[in-house]
Amino acid sequence: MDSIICHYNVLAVTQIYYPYLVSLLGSQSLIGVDVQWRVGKSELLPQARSQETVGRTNGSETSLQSVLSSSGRTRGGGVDVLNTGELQHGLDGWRSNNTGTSWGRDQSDVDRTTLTRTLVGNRVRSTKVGAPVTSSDWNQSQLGNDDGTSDGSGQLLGDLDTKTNVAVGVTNDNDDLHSGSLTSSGLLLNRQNLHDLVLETWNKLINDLVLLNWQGVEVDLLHGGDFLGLHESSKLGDWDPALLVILTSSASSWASSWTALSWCTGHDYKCVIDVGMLRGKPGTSLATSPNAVSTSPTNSYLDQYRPRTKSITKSTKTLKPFSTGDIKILLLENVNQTAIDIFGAQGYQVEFHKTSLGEEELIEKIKDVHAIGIRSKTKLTANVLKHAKNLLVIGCFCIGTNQVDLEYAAEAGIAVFNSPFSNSRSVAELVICEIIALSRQLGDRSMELHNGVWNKVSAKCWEIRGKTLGIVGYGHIGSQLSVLAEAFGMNVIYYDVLMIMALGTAKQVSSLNELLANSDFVTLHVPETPDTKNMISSPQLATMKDGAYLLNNARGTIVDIPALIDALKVGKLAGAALDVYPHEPAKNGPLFNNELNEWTSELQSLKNVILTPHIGGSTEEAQSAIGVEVGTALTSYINEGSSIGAVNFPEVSLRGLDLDQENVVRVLYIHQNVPGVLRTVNEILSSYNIEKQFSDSRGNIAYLMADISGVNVQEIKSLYEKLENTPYKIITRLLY
Ligand SMILES: NC(=O)c1ccc[n+]([C@@H]2O[C@H](COP(=O)([O-])OP(=O)(O)OC[C@H]3O[C@@H](n4cnc5c(N)ncnc54)[C@H](O)[C@@H]3O)[C@@H](O)[C@H]2O)c1
Ligand SMILES: O=C(O)CC[C@@H](O)C(=O)O
Repeated sequence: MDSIICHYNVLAVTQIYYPYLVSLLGSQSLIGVDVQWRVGKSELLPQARSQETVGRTNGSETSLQSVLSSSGRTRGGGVDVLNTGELQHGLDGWRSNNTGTSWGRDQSDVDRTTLTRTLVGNRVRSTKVGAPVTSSDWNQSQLGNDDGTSDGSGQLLGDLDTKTNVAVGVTNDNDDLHSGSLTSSGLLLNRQNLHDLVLETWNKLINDLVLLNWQGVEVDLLHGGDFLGLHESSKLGDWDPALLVILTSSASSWASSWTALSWCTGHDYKCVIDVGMLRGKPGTSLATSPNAVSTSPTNSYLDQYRPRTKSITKSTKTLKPFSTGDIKILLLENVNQTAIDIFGAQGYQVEFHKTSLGEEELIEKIKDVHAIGIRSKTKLTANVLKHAKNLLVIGCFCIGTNQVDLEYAAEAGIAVFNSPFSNSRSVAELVICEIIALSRQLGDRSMELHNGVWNKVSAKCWEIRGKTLGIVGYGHIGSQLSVLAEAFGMNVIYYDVLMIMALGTAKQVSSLNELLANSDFVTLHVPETPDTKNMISSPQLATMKDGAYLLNNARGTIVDIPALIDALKVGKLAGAALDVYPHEPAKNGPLFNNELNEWTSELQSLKNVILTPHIGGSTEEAQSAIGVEVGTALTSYINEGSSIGAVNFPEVSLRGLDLDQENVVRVLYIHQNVPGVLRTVNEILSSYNIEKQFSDSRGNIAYLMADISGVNVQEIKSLYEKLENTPYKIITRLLY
């Protein structure tokens, strides 16, 4: 045996096994370990939480824990040696049965026929699974077991050593391992057994240790040192880790290991692992693999946006929630994979949808989630938000936040985060492109030629050099654009409600009209607010220079489009570029029509009008960066309570707890901003030492964060209840 592949819940398992892994590293060398991000239905093994249904004892649904410790089963010790069918059965119970976008916890039991179908569907081959162990418990759907003698674990481990391709599920069960001869290729072990297995056996056989994520990229979890001291089960609460291990005896058996993984995980896991990668550093790399897709400069650039696994957990204590339980995140509108990876690494349950959802479906889905991630299409109105019973935080994976009722969210104690500048450059580049395309009538020429018409003209086609660009809104995008435009030889003027320092030789003008009257190109980069609604309408269009161009990449409501159509029709303007519209489809498809906006076909019929489907920020670079930025902000709010960067909420943060800080609880208390609340809260906290505390308010709400020490784990519940029962409380969370 020279390698081991471990798939596990990164957070929980690394917390437990880090010391063991360290001991392995110290003495030996290589395990190929594949960290499976626990994401939606792609997760390998959802945690074996006590609520999860994995078997049925005497006809009643029960949990893995209950099955394992049930007095009704016939067993000799704490380990269940499973036949492979039964292990699959168990795993099936752990795994979601739903197709589509279901939660990992949506389990139900399977009957034997379904199980057989599932096994075949999952490409299980009898040669791989071996002969089933007969179990009298099968009819009751109980897990099989080993009736071995109680002579310690040596025999079993010895037997294991002689096997190849053994699947091992590890639970957080407390029973001891009692050995028997190994009769099956499937084992279910408890944590202590794994400890024994790793420390007593495998460290003699392992040559090196590499952790890989599901993309086969090495994850440097072991150098953080963050997990030391976090291995005691008492600190894990209801985080019951599960680990699946496949042992293999030679390089050639990697393929069968992989088949076994298919069998164990179901066919829809998303990791496709290059066997060479799993074999470790000296093996095949992507670059040398004959089937490798070459990595472009863009991909290497994107590397900087890979999830910062280490920085999230680095050097401070990882806290876990007392009151919120499993964190569920609903991600809509094709939020980038970088965010999914970040949430997966935290062990959150992620439900992912490529599109936005209509109000009814949204209301249904939002009911029990703790976080929701959206882009510009999903309308989180008060009517939707009032159905969210557990919602802590909203992530707008974009710049604009006008799609969220920010005030309602704040008053419900829901923090909202966005990505204030990750796509600014992408928008600015698109605007430069549109300026040139408009002044050269590029859209029309291209369309004509697509229809076979050769139309070589220069009339009314211009260079942009020397022309004046008027930027309305000199924020992140406007100022970036200013620099690019000057590099093209344009003169830049800008108008903003704030006095903003000019970049390059740009000049701020004192009114919108002054800007309109002096610009060849007018481009809008203001947010959607009551002030900016129809900011460009007939009077403003009339003020513009004859033959000028208008560009709107901000928000659809900022331009009065019927007025723009009129100005284009009469030749007042020479062209326009629109990326945003008052109403936009919730998903891709032939949906941009008069039903959506009544003037659509009229707009489509106009010459030199570039229409794009809200793609200003839609680049790989921008979306990856946004995924990392908002994903990290949400994680930090959920895990540590930090609201720095929230757009509707007091910004509060405390430094993390040291790894060795015992019995410390972080209190997160969102409340109405009225007199006397702090006195009440501090009275409750006064029996403990307040290590640090920070409170701030914004409008009607306030947020208190405090680290208190000397708290017994048993006291946390009553502390929580006391805080929950205070007047003016909005949300209480305790992390410990
Ligand atoms: N098309 C896209 O895909 C896309 C991508 C990103 C952003 N956007 C939109 O672009 C907008 C601007 O983005 P940003 O990052 O530059 O925002 P920003 O907040 O950095 O800048 C906006 C600027 O507008 C100014 N402003 C606000 N109200 C004004 C008014 N009435 N008159 C003049 N100036 C006013 C502000 O002072 C600020 O300087 C966003 O709000 C978003 O709606 C669109
Ligand atoms: O990606 C989106 O849907 C929105 C892009 C842009 O309008 C933004 O607000 O950042």
